[in-house]
Amino acid sequence: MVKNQRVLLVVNPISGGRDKTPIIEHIEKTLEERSADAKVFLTCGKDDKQKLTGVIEEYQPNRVLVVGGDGTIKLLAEILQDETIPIGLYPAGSANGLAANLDLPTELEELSEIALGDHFLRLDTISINNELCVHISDIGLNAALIKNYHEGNIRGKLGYIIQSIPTLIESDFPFQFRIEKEGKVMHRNAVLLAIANARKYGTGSTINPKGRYDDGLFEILVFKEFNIPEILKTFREKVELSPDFVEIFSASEVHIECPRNVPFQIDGEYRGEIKKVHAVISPVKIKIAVPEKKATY
Ligand SMILES: Nc1ncnc2c1ncn2[C@@H]1O[C@H](COP(=O)(O)OP(=O)(O)OP(=O)(O)O)[C@@H](O)[C@H]1O
Repeated sequence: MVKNQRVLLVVNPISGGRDKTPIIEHIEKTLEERSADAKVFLTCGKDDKQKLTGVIEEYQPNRVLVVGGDGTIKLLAEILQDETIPIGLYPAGSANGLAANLDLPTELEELSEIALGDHFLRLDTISINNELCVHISDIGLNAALIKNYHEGNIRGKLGYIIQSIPTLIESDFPFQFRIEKEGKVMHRNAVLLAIANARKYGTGSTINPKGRYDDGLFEILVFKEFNIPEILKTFREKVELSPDFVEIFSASEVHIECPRNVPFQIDGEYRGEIKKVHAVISPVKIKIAVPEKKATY
């Protein structure tokens, strides 16, 4: 439990299109009541890694609280690189994929109990084309949607909804994938191929029902068709997806190749069009404060 400690708040002011002032004020008040020292770092979207690394070295926090989306959590994983400093989450992004998987509450008091508490999960990370991924990366239709979302003006879930129809119309799917895993090669046509550390997308859609964060593996999900009834099934609590809709493989390393350029995203950040992806479980593990029922240590 955080008391008499140094706590760094890393706040993304633009994520999810929401004003973060009420969250920051709540956290500052909570920390004051616990005689803890608070420092706020606002990301600016440019050189954040370098600036935040400097702040962490100087301030030496005992805990870091993230007020933002998955991109901000990923930024911290890249900086911290290990389990020395636990991370508490205040989901405030547009989709909050990681938070959706950790069953975090929405009420601020309850979030603080968890974020400042003593129940933790050791989170695997995946190195994808030499960049860390904490949640889900994908190649294909969803990455095209993220590209259009970032080019549009509307943040938050509404922004994704508005972009979904033009993305479907414009996208040139299915895409062809060559997948090489443990020396075996498979060829698949798919609307999207995901590399998932998590079970759900931030929308709540469960795409990887057996996925675990801490098993040293990730899943490769090959979505073979744009099937609306199967997509709707992913929003149920207990999901059994047809193998004609999605094929799932666990792996610790995979090489993927596409004959033509395909849109690609990591943790909700669009990374352009690519022809090759190399994903491998990274040695970086991070320590996340979670509800007791989700904790592993
Ligand atoms: N002040 C800022 N102005 C513009 N962009 C910013 C700023 N701070 C951070 N960013 C950018 O925001 C992105 C990270 O966003 P984050 O994941 O926190 O929220 P989100 O995209 O709304 O949420 P989600 O990942 O849940 O969809 C990064 O691309 C980062 O460079």
